[in-house]
Amino acid sequence: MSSNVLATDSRYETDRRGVSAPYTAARECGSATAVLDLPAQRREATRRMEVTAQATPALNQMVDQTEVSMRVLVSDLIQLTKPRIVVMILVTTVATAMIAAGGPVSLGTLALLLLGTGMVAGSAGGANQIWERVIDRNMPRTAVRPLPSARMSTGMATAFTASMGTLGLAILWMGFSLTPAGVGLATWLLYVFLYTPMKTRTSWNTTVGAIAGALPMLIGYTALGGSLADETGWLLFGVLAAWQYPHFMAIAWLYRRQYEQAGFCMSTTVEPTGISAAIQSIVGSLAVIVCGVVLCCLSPGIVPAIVCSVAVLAATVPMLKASIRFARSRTDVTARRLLRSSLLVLPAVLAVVTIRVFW
Ligand code: HEM
Ligand SMILES: CC(C)=CCC/C(C)=C/CC/C(C)=C/COP(=O)(O)OP(=O)(O)O
Repeated sequence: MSSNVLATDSRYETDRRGVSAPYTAARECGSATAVLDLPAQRREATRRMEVTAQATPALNQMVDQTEVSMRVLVSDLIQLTKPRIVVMILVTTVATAMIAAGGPVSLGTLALLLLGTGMVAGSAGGANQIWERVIDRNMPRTAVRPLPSARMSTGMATAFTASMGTLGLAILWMGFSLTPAGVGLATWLLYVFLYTPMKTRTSWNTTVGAIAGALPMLIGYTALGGSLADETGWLLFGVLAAWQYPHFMAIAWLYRRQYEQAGFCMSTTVEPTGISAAIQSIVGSLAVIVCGVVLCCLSPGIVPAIVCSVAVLAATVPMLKASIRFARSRTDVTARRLLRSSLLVLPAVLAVVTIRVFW
């Protein structure tokens, strides 16, 4: 009997992985082993084992449900930040920081910069989702988000977004200077209070979105010693502002019906043939090449400038070609190819212009 109790107890301990109620029961049973030959105590021990055995499935279920809810909450909080956009913003931040520093940046400095920028960018994504929590129910693409699907309360999203944004700005200010924090705040305000309400009013929203999307280039740049008066910083801004046209026109085509049904005003809803979207993609791709080549030519040395310019061309031509193909035949297939190529082109061009600084 005694050995049975011990065997049962150790199974509970292992199974529950330290969860309090069954673990306490196990310890209680375990501590009673020295006097188990007394009949009353034996009956009591048996009764406790039966109660514990009956309670275990229910407790297991409760613990499992708590674990699942925690996992859903964490995943929802991540989703609220628009993580894929944040990751790409952080890729651009690494490049702009190294360009401003003129060489490698210490891991500690880079980590702090990425933390601050990522938190402000994530907070902007969260504020945009709070604003659009009702209209987002109208699009299958966004209806599954935590707020429109009512998995998260607006209060919780607001508290998370506000604290993350404030902390991110404080990191940029205290860890670096007022300029990157000011650019971060300006980007946040532009994205949330101008771009977001413009989405249902005019297709010019994309231009405002492109400015908001490109401004983070100046966060990394000014944090590591660059000035807002430098042409390099504004050319980097130009690369990202221009890149967003092919990037977003592909998306605007792919989701044109959803945008229209939900009441959003995009290039492809006001001009449904897609010709305007395609022209904007081609012009945007050409502008990426121009900004990239000028960046290559700013640093001294003719040979590195030529090699770098050719590399920028090689990196960007696939997106230009994809834009031209989309212009010739405006289908979901060509739009998807354009979107995919845009996601590869941005890191590639930034890698080239960053390497040029080290050369
Ligand atoms: C006018 C500005 C922009 C607009 C309107 C825009 C819009 C969007 C939309 C609607 C999506 C979701 C597509 C989907 O659900 O399949 C998306 C995806 C994405 N965007 Fe943008 N975006 C813009 C700028 C940016 C910027 C500045 C970055 C980062 C530097 C960025 C990076 C990304 C990434 C990495 C994805 C994920 C693509 C994927 O899931 O395959 N976007 N964008
Ligand atoms: C540091 C800092 C503040 C960075 C923020 C940069 C930023 C918010 C870039 C996003 C650019 C953008 C316009 C995305 C599309 O949003 P959308 O609302 O059109 O996308 P949705 O339809 O998926 O909601």
